[in-house]
Amino acid sequence: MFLDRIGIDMIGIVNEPSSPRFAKKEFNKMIRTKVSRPVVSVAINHDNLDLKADLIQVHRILNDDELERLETMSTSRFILYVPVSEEGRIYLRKVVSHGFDKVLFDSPRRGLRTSLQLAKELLDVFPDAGLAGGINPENVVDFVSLNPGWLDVSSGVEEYPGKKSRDKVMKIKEVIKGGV
Ligand SMILES: O=C(O)c1ccccc1NCC(=O)[C@H](O)[C@H](O)COP(=O)(O)O
Repeated sequence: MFLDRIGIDMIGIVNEPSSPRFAKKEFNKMIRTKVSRPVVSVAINHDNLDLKADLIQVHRILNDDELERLETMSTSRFILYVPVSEEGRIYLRKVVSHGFDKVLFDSPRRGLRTSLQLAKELLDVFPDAGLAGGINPENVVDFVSLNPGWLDVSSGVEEYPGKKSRDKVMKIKEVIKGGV
């Protein structure tokens, strides 16, 4: 499959019904048979998460009770969204204190580009975190320069919401592999 051939590390599938990128959990199961990379179920509400996915990305700030509830599960399977903001700086300390080791630094609001300066400051605290938030072929070099653990790209490689562009994905890959 194309995604395997271009060397992606993970494939995120948005299982949040309100999203223009929404895919049912059954789609996750089908994709898992087609790609060798981990499949990440992405959602805001816990009930929409596919707990059978390889990794689970909870895309909102969680309260203490929710963090404690997830902590009783396998924390290593969760990717926790941390907004690149002052609130996120404080929340990150909570996430780390609960033993989560996979974090995604992302824009505080969908559609808004992540502040690179603030992202750098958060990466100084948690260097292995993923980085996201408005990444596209034109600006990906700026995000790569922060040397995050990984990049999460979605709307910036689309022809329209929900339709990924193979060409844009390839452009991103060329930049990341140093083909700029
Ligand atoms: O994409 C959505 O519509 C969405 C809806 C609900 C929760 C998460 C959602 N997307 C998450 C992502 O696409 C990525 O994890 C990340 O935010 C990168 O997004 P983008 O800024 O569009 O590249």
